[in-house]
Amino acid sequence: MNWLENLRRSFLDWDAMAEVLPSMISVGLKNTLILAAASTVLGVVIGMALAVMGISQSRWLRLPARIYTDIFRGLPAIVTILIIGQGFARIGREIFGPSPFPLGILALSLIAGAYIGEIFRSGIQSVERGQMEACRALSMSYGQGMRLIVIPQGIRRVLPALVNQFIGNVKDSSLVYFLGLLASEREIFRVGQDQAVVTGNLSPLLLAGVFYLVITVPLTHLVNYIDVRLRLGKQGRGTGAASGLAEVSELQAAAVPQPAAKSSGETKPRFQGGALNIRDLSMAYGDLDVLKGVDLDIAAGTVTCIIGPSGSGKSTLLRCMNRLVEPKGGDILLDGDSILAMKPERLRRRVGMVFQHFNLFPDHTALENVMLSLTKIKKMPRQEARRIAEARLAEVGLAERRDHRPAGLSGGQQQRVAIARALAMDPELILFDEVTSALDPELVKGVLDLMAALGRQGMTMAVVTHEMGFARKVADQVVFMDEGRIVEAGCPQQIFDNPQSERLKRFLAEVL
Ligand SMILES: Nc1ncnc2c1ncn2[C@@H]1O[C@H](COP(=O)(O)OP(=O)(O)OP(=O)(O)O)[C@@H](O)[C@H]1O
Repeated sequence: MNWLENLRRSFLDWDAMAEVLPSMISVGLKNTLILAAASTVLGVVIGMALAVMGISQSRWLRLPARIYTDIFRGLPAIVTILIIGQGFARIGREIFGPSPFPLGILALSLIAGAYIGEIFRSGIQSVERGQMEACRALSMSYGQGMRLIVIPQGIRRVLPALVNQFIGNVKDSSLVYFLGLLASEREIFRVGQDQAVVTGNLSPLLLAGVFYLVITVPLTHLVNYIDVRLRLGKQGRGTGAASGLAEVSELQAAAVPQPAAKSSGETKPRFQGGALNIRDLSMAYGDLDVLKGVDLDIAAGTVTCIIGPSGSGKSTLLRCMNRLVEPKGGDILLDGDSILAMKPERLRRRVGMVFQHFNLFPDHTALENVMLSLTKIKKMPRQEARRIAEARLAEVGLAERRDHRPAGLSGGQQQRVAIARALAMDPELILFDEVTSALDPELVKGVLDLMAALGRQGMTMAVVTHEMGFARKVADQVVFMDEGRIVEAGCPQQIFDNPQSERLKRFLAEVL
């Protein structure tokens, strides 16, 4: 049992540990935390700049970011620390005085920046494209969309990786001792090592190891907790409606005013819809001509359903109407004004859009989703924005669920929040892009009923849809597209009961 005793004396010399404990805390722990925290903060600043450069459109920004990352990620940490700490020692002395501590922080930050830049870049790029599209459709500029939605979402996703980086910095801070720190600047490892030399055993180093674990292990658990919390929010109030039937009753209880059918002319329409005139519109993705001379008139306060086979250009036509894509030729007039002559952000204040995949902002509650563009784009005071958002949510039957995040709502409920979000901006025209295609069948009815109610209230609507029943019942005009052209347009009876072209007949035979 001699070896066991040797082991104990080497690692478990309690006296040696007790002796070094005070300086381990007051000097080592303090300096390790300063080194790790300062280099993480500075690394985040560097990393943020690298990430923005790395996803920029400009090659001249991407290239230096790439070179920086390759160098500082590729070099062993100790090489960077020695090059910076010793290579720049003279300049360092002039700026910071005799201590190598600031240069140590700088070296750790440069290394951390390279990793953090990559973490941020992948985080930002992992945010779905639809999020930026939703921002633009709500008339945010690219910069606003990035700042308000995409970057915060990206950062939340990379939070665990950032904490890992901090843990890495805690460990790498032990390398700074190679720069010959002053006694008062020693970090955990150096304090342990110095004492190990004095006592002649490894117990102080074991204690140093324990200190590292005491910092890093709780952090890992903390970040997991934060991650779950950020993802799900403060829910705990149950999730979305259990069934489509529940959703229908939710809508029946909604505050949406239901005027008599438009044709009866008994009720004054609630919305002042705008008119749209499309003239000889063409659009191409690179060499692929997608729209080939489209002419279409959408009268104010009417519902136009656009139907046609997949790939015929329906969504692209819709996206031209709020310039999410730019036409190649032709023109679109909104109440007589060319939308191509307007600033896209101004146009999108007048034209709302609802997407197939909802594109709600996942880190915001239903209420915040609806409020965001009111406070940020229309610059309304929060109180007023809140009042409007609550009213719109009540109209779509979701007053009770305003504090839920999208993850806690059913697809149908999410889509109704998206409609409330579009309505809140008081648009003259709303574009609906296959908004029920991603929904379970029993949830479709609630959303379609809501759209029909909006149509009856005089909202101008352009609806790309595969729901032929809805088009027949609700549309004032149905447009059949094929291969980038409008093949037939007319009232629902004409299109569904008396199709003229072979292509429309074939299409109807397949879908009805
Ligand atoms: N971002 C894009 N880049 C390149 N090509 C695209 C892009 N978006 C669409 N296309 C192509 O443009 C054509 C028209 O697409 P669009 O989405 O407008 O059709 P659609 O009639 O709405 O079809 P679906 O009902 O399947 O959505 C298709 O051939 C499609 O592959």
